[in-house]
Amino acid sequence: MIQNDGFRHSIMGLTRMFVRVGGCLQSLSRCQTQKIPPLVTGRIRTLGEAKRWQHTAPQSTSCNWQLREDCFELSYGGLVMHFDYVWLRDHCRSASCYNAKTNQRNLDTANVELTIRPVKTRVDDETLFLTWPDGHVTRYGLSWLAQNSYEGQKQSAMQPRILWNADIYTKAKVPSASWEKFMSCNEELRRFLSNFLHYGIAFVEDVPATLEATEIATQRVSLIRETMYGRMWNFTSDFSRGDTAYTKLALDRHTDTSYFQEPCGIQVFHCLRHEGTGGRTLLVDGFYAADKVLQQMPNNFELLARVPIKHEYIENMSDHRNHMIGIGPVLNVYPWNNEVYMIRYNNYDRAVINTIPHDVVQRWYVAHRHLTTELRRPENELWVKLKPGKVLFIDNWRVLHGRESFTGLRQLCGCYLTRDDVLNTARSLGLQA
Ligand SMILES: C[N+](C)(C)CCCC[C@H](N)C(=O)O
Ligand SMILES: O=C(O)CCC(=O)C(=O)O
Ligand SMILES: [Fe+2]
Repeated sequence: MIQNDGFRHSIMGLTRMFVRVGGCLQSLSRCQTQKIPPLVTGRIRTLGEAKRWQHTAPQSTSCNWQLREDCFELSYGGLVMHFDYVWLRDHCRSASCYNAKTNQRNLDTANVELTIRPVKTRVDDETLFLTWPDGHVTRYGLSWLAQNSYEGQKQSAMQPRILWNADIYTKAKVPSASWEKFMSCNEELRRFLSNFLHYGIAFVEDVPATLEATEIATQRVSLIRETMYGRMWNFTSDFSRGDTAYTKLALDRHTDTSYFQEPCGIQVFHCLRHEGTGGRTLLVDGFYAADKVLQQMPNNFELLARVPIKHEYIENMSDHRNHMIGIGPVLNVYPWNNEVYMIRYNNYDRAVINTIPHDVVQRWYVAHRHLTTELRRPENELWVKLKPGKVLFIDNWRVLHGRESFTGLRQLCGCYLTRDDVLNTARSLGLQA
């Protein structure tokens, strides 16, 4: 069972949190925090043992705290938070416990008594002081605790996103980056990455129509992830590899490398040449579709998030022999807030389902059909014709791609990027990623 029903979804920049209240999904805007009843010192709570609440200033309701049997309870900034005592000892940021130069823990956690409790506790202004049995003193800024609390994480998205259908994306008029500025100006790169993080797709225009220039553009963002398809690839419909991508056939929406234990994070496409008809690229926001499933049938969402399935790539060509297997659910969600962070959806490469009993299989197919229905709604389809000069970056953990069948010579180059390095670049430019 999914433990909590909070699932974040953002449309048009407004982050909304869905919480289950009395069996129905209600949405709370992010800035409306929980109303906390004012607490006074010595108030006896009706549930459980009597608890003594303390606060920093007699009239203040901004910070209340109490030492509970099993945790330190802090009410601060509109949030009630609970901190385990071992956690509080383990995260001590004193010079002997934590190296602020390397941002690494010095403390040997294995030496901390699991039943440890502070012998003295005090809150001054914005700081919590804990004295441990051996005399060591730990201090925490209250806002640091709020930022790093489970309750705080539960309420905020790891990655703010704008979920889209064709209309939302088109109306947003997201600008493409321009090659020269993209290569020379960090602000342009930051804007490009911000768009990429919010929408899961982003374009760079006016790129020279060569594989080399495409490589240079991608290296502005990240390291290239080499796979059995090569580092940079340049392919046509010559069936040089044992995969439908190397034909002129239409390809339904899918994510790539679903058969990797860690599917490639980002895919880059640059169409260097097309002399013929068709061949448009299809893009669909998988998270938008997943959110619809969650809203309409939470049980379907849960099945897709809980049931692991396999994807497989078996290639038996004279020059290329590969056998890849990737195992994982269709929707990967963070368990503390139900935020989807990766969708694995490729009906071509989905392997035999043999890891779940038949009654679950039946329910899984219902859930999969539901997601497919959402993914196939025409209003969710964004169609673009890739042209020489226009490089497309796709978040392969979120946005599905496909293509229309085509005629004539069509040459597409590109590569995969390592996701960690894309996010690293984004963070270094001050973006939340
Ligand atoms: C992009 N490139 C042409 C190199 C590879 C295509 C991989 C196709 C595969 N069926 C998948 O979806 O992963
Ligand atoms: O030919 C295309 O536009 C894309 C084919 C594809 O799905 C892929 O290469 O991953
Ligand atoms: Fe693909």
